[in-house]
Amino acid sequence: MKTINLSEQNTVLNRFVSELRDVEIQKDSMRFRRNIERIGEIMAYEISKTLNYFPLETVTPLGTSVTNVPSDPIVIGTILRAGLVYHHGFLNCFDQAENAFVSAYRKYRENHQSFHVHIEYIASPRIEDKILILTDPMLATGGSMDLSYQALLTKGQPKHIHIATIIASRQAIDYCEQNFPKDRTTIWAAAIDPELNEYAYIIPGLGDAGDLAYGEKE
Ligand SMILES: O=P(O)(O)OC[C@H]1O[C@H](OP(=O)(O)OP(=O)(O)O)[C@H](O)[C@@H]1O
Ligand SMILES: O=c1cc[nH]c(=O)[nH]1
Ligand SMILES: [Mg+2]
Repeated sequence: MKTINLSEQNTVLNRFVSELRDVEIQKDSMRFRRNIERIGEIMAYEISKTLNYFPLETVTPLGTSVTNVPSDPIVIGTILRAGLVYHHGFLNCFDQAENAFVSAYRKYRENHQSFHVHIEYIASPRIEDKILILTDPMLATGGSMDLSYQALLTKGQPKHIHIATIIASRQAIDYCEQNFPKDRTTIWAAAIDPELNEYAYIIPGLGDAGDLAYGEKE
């Protein structure tokens, strides 16, 4: 399995990630959402370099042109709710992709220290033999990603799985490397942070991505 940490390269992506983390800039939720979306666009472009291509002949007003274009069928699978704008970033790039949505959220127990992840909703096309891009901006324990993937397996076996995230914890990367098919999974992270706190939030991370994008929930 390959894990690609895009923060190891000096690109403008790093500025978008630092804006997402910045407690002052976060107050502008429209900018927060747009930064997530544009990281999705950039990551989709990076993933596009790994796809299969075929030569497409195009008729122009003055002749014909042959261009290599992606041939793989793609399904973008997103975990609600923080994944919503991230999904759109991917869809801006892979505009012909099919789309899958899974709702997964943490339900905290009384002590607010432990939680379990609830999956309540899944809407997905068949994913058999397709490229499945699983998008969620935060990968903390890896539990939501794993449970969402298991739910999507009811729709077939994908040819390749790309786990796309913005901030991952080292622990979640290790977890996904253990629990996803080693021969056909690639993990893409815009940054990998060292630890989780006692509430399983990523440190330093950025806080609660869903709340920052869409507001607090009851
Ligand atoms: O790797 P994990 O430990 O499972 O944590 C990561 C999950 O937590 C966040 O969602 P959250 O449960 O906060 O739901 P929300 O998007 O509705 O805010 C995030 O978007 C991931 O789905
Ligand atoms: O750090 C974290 C962990 C889970 N969900 C988030 O939004 N942030
Ligand atoms: Mg949240």
